[in-house]
Amino acid sequence: AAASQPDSLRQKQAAPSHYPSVNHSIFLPLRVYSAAESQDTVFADVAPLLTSLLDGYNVCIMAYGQTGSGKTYTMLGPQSEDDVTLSTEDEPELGIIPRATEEVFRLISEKPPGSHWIEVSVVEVYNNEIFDLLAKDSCGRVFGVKRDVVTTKEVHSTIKFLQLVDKGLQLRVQHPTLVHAHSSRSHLVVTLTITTKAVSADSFASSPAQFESTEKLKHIKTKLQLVDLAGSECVGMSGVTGVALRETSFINRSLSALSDVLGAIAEQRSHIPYRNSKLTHLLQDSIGGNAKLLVMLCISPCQKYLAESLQSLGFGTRARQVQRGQVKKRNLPVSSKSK
Ligand SMILES: Nc1ncnc2c1ncn2[C@@H]1O[C@H](COP(=O)(O)OP(=O)(O)OP(=O)(O)O)[C@@H](O)[C@H]1O
Repeated sequence: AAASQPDSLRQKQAAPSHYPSVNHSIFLPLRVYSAAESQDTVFADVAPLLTSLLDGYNVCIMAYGQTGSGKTYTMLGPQSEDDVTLSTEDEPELGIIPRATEEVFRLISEKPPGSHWIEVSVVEVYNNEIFDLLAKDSCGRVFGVKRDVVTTKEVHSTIKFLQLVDKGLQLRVQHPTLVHAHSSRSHLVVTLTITTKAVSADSFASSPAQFESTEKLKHIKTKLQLVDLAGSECVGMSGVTGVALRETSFINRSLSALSDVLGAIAEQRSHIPYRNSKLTHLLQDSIGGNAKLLVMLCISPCQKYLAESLQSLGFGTRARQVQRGQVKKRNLPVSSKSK
């Protein structure tokens, strides 16, 4: 219905230099992008956040908005029903997910060789169930793993990453319960886990032989979660029935659970209801605790979608109210080269 809205607005919930760490954001300035602004411009503002990953923070970047407002375009790039392939040939149009991965590889290339590695998982949350898109074959069959056990694959290049995500996206589109050709009926969550390895300082006083036996390796894992949320919908407006109505109900419930979690963190409640939905449970590490969250709100400028736009802005307002004392960063191990 609301597909193809070239005039839609993308609103980022923070200024580039002051990302709203879940733990210490207070009314940070907004940045508003028109649809005419390039993916380059958007990503230039997003990129500085990624350095936090190597500083020991978990990071989450999510796109929120009504159906057809540009979430998938913002996170992945242009997609058509027939071709979901992410190609580096479409580089100017590529969205945040491929660009962020490339940037993480670039940051890691500046570190001592072998000191960092990246594993990827690609899942969709559909009707409050987690579908592991890397654990299925090309026909979409599951290889006997439980849905809650997520496959992770080590990747060494952006190209390999894009191949994996493409594979996942094709399964997402072919999922038999996805009834809307142009609409994502599931939340897509791409997780990059970055492991940092370093050798403790006392190892270097030893001879090589002792080094073998006394070497104390410390591994620290940080997570980047990149999320293309399913579209928030007012049922009356979309007029869905049957299976689609059930999907919409699950989508709206999980988005509302996400909003509740942000509200609970904002109010510094002792209990944060992460377990109320699979989506919030999956994102727990990157929206709470030592985490920095960036929300891209995708908003239609059409008057007829005013209710949806206000609803999205309400979500953004809640995300901006999140604050929780001082953010704690993990102490990363000191690398051998810096000693
Ligand atoms: N900034 C933009 N520039 C050019 N085209 C855009 C832009 N934003 C969105 N579009 C186009 O608008 C259409 C709808 O966008 P998209 O599929 O990203 O919406 P969505 O919010 O992910 O929808 P859904 O929730 O239904 O999956 C697509 O054809 C997309 O390529």
